[in-house]
Amino acid sequence: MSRVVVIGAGVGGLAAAARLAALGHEVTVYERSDVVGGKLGRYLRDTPVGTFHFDTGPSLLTLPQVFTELFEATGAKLDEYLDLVPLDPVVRHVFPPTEPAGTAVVLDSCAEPAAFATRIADRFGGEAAADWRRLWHRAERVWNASWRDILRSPVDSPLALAKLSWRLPDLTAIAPGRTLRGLGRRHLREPWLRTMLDRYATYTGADPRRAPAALVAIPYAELAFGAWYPRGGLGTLADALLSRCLDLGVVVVTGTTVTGIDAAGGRVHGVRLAGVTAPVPADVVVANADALTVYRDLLPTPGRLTRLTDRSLAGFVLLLGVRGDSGLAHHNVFFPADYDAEFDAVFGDPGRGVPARPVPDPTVFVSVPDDPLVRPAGHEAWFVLVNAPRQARALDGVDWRRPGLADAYADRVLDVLAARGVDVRDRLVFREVRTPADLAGSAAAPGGAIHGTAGGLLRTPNRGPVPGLFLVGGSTHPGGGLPMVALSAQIVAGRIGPA
Ligand SMILES: Cc1cc2nc3c(=O)[nH]c(=O)nc-3n(C[C@H](O)[C@H](O)[C@H](O)COP(=O)(O)OP(=O)(O)OC[C@H]3O[C@@H](n4cnc5c(N)ncnc54)[C@H](O)[C@@H]3O)c2cc1C
Repeated sequence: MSRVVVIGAGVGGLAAAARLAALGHEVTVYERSDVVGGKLGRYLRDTPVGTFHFDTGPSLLTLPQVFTELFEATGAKLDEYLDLVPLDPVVRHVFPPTEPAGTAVVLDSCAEPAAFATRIADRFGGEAAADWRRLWHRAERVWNASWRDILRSPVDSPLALAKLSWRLPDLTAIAPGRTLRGLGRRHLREPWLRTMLDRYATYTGADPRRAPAALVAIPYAELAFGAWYPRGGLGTLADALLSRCLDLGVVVVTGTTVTGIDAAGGRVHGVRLAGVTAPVPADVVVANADALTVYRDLLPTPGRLTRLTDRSLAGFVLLLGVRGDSGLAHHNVFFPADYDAEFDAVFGDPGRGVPARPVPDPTVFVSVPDDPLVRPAGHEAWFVLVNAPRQARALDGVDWRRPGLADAYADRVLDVLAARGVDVRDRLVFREVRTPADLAGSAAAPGGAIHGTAGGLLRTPNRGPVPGLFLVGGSTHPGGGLPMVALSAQIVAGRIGPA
């Protein structure tokens, strides 16, 4: 039996801890916050009309089979812990009218490929649907190759990536060197379908003009396997993982920060904790902290940092208690007329001296769970998210702590929503604002970046730079988002093996 220390109780840390305990290891998790879950956070607000419950991070659960397998690998059944409800529509896309006096164009995606193609045909015509079907077949090939060779396997170096058993048709579909934007331009004639495809780059925190075409696997995964909502909110997944860990004998210590990893003599010996003199011995350390934190602060290994500079975008969040019934879908995306302006603002162009800035006319994502467990009768609990620059004082970010900025931008987002036909300003019971600076504090996410590094094919390896050290979580291979993070835990547990 090895003594394993896990640094951080995000989804990746808890999933790795549960798997390793099931493999017979003695596992202790140290979490700096007082609660587990990391970015999968929750917020409760008591009001005279009742209690509102919010997820402050994820609102869309995809690839539930990854979690089914995770629970099975630890000797349990997922449905004993989570009550998953499939969603239709998966996402309601609302595009602005093409003429000033026109009406918005609405397209509901769903997890039935034929039905979705019919919806596209009804909205944009038969040619657009045929284009989508062709892209879909290509996306399926990319997904199959990624699932077979990348998402569940260690990919530690460019050489490992090059050695994958990709066949020529896989490579043709993956189109190395092409961007997601380029793929959309090539396959889709309908401008709004291109915009819809572009948005999937943001699932990895990236700009579609720079993100690899292989990300076309993301809409495939979302629409082939569906989007799911756990009754009671996404936060119940953190509860489920914690219960599983505790049932398996994992010791979970909250409110305790790891300040360093002991790696004298070229292998891991343990960790150091804030306020504790004696180091904690360990044979294996699994770091769920952001890879940047691990390499820069916990080891530190400055030579490795250059690969970690391509940072993911961040999010500006409003949690709204709303009176009445808005008639919105569970997930709604209200697009602006100029999507590129959003990425120009979020990332800026620091090399040319152009700073990142809050997006003046952002895409607005609104999640309104139709779930009596999360809202008082006659009310709704809205989660509103817009893409935002990271917290930074340099040109590549915004200092969200600047007095008045967060409130002024929250007003702006509500005005934008009103201009797009959803005016909620006179129905608010309250509003709570969460900036990238807040996420940086609550989940120790550098700059409040949602996924650590932005999504290329080669991310930070799960194997650390010293023997005995492994990395899990959204900033590592295979990437960000709940199922990918759970897969990183599967890869790490596979590498460590049974006790
Ligand atoms: C606004 C927002 C919306 C999102 N939407 C979705 C979505 O719809 N669907 C989806 O699948 N994903 C979504 N995501 C992404 C998803 O939340 C993340 O990919 C996932 O939760 C990250 O898990 P992780 O394992 O990387 O750990 P994290 O959540 O990053 O947790 C890391 C943990 O480590 C702890 N820690 C860090 N340093 C130390 C230390 N030195 N000592 C002790 N503990 C430490 C932190 O406190 C934290 O709890 C969203 C994220 C955000 C923020």
